Amino acid sequence: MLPWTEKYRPKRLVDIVNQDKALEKVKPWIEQWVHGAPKKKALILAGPPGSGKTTTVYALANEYKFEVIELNASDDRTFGKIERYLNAAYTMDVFGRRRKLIFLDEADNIEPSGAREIAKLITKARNPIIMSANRYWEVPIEIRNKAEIVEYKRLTQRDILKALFRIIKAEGIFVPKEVLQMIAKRARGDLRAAINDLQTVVSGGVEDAELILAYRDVEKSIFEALGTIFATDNAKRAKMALMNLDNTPDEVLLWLDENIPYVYYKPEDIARAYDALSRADIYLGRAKRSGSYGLWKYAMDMMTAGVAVAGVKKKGFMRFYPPKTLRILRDTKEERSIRDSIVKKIMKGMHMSKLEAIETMQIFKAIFANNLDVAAHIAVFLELGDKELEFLTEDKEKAAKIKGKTLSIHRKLKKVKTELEARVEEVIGKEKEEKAEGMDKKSEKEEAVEAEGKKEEIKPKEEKEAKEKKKDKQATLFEFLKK
Ligand SMILES: Nc1ncnc2c1ncn2[C@@H]1O[C@H](COP(=O)(O)OP(=O)(O)OP(=O)(O)O)[C@@H](O)[C@H]1O
Repeated sequence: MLPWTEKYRPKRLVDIVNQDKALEKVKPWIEQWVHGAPKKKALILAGPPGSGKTTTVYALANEYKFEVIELNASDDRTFGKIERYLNAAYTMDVFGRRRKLIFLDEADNIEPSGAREIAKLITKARNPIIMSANRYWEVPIEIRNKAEIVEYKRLTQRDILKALFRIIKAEGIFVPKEVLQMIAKRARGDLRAAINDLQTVVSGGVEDAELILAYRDVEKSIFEALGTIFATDNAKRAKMALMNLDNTPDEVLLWLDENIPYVYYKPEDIARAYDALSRADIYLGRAKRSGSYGLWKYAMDMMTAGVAVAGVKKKGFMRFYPPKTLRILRDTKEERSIRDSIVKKIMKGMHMSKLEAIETMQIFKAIFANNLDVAAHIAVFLELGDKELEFLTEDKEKAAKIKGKTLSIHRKLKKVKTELEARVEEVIGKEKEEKAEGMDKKSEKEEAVEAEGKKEEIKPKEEKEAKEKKKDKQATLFEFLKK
């Protein structure tokens, strides 16, 4: 399966969304190259990721019949290559028609030491050089002075929605508008990210879109790292994949372990990849036991470079799966609905976000497999049904045992509840009685007062004094008794 970012990359400039101002600068510049050379021989396309810079270069080349030589600025060998291609530009290519267009990606990563040399090459250039950069102000000044800067704007959510609609229409599939909106919102102007999200959601099941996207949020960096490791045959690039990754080496190992069989297809390649992984595992174990975390480096090398060069990989779009311990995306439809209902119960009962609830559910799975008593209490608290118990235990017998325990908890709870209710009723009854008695006493007194003909209110102050006196009297009595 071809990645949709490639399949739907516009081939013509008119299909590039909402970058008209940029294109107004780019087109006359390339037209000048057709007849000679413009004053500034290089362009810097500057703007956020996934806004159409690379797409512009290829669409230009397609329309104006240039052959693109794409080079990465962060590669140390780039300078030599530019020089070679610029020299080669004096001649036409083998077909005698197409001229070369040099495309230098990540120009904001050019080493300052090489900047002056590249600036000199631009001055001598006999064919177009286009650079792209996310932060053009980080392109060395010597190069910026020789180039025209073309700004690309961040795409809006509407632009992204439009592009996503185009893709689902072309694929002939249905994706609810809310899901497309969710993807467009998350992308923050990056159409590449949006298209990749769309392809993942479609291949994972649109009904699970929210969950899949939540996973992608958390595991974004690990997905990227896997993408790099499994896409390259270059050991150095593979090693770089784990830089700035939050996951521990043990976690990365689990992810690789899960995904190797989806990436390699020849048995001997799979065996080689697992061999590299098991060596990494040995190093990790030693590092843990001996506390010498210097060994991590070897483990990382084995699991990145070792796995990356293990053999021939499948081509095209790769979908990665979470390791079994985290896996929830591959269940059947019925399991998915049970899982969702558990997640909802956890969210409601424990006031958690969806992601927290998913993680908690994984912890519950471990509890349900090992501690049936605690499991039963959780089951009662969350009001879990039979199917949900079976899902969490993955074992019918255990689920039945937990169910038995929940029944006895329910009986106890019922008993406590009945006792409590009886107690509450008793207290209420007593209160009522006392109130009624108080009323009776009061009316007797009133009658007596009336009878004596001196109906007079007892003032609170006098009442207090009377009480004090009574108290005094009692004290005297106790003292007397003590003696
Ligand atoms: N303005 C746009 N119009 C149509 N498609 C676009 C546009 N911007 C991005 N895309 C789509 O998104 C994907 C990535 O775009 P592109 O490679 O041009 O990004 P970029 O700006 O070069 O990003 P980066 O700075 O990360 O290299 C392409 O597949 C393309 O189909």
